Amino acid sequence: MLKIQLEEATKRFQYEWIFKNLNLTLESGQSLAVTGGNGSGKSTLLKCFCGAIPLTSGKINYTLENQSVSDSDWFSHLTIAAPYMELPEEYSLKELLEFHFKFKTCLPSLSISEIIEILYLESHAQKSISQFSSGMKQRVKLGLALFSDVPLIFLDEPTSNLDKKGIQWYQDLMEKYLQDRIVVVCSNEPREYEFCTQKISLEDYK
Ligand SMILES: Nc1ncnc2c1ncn2[C@@H]1O[C@H](COP(=O)(O)OP(=O)(O)OP(=O)(O)O)[C@@H](O)[C@H]1O
Repeated sequence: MLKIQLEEATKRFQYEWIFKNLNLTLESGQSLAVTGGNGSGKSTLLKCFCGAIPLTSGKINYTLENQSVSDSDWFSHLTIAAPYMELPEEYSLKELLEFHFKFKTCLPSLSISEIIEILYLESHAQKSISQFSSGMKQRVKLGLALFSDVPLIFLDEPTSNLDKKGIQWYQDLMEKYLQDRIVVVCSNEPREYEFCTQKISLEDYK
């Protein structure tokens, strides 16, 4: 069981308050939608959540099976799919998946070839990522995040670059693979976060 607690979490860049005094608790099986207009701080909160940048004040506590997890270890328990994260373009899809799953354990029920099939990329397994369309890259990012056996998943604008069929694919995937994990979705599109059990708007924390 994973638990995340934000206590009076506050972030400021120079003179700009991004969010102030944010308190919330998330436990395994729960999911959070973070909404807010462009530039309201969704991606910033996500980066704080995963320890990539520090809070200005307040605290984020991670506990796994009632044991506190240190900031430097958060990374091994989470995955992120976000538009600003690059994929290694020189790898083929198969090489990328093999590389990724050397660092993160794959969900026990899945093999690399099954993942390629779920991504609808069977005929592109040997093609280099640099030759993938933006929608294909987005499916790969979501696959890397969802099919890793981690208790915490962060998704920033998860259906960006996906067409109608891709959006339906994302929604089906979330239904099937969320399992007992915590998922945080930064988005302004209800279709991306309809399944979430909690929702906050960053405009309420200025
Ligand atoms: N490293 C940084 N230094 C200074 N300001 C920053 C930095 N990163 C982000 N900001 C500012 O923080 C604010 C929030 O940006 P952020 O990217 O978190 O918003 P967002 O809600 O994710 O936006 P969008 O919906 O457009 O993706 C913006 O005003 C941005 O310019």
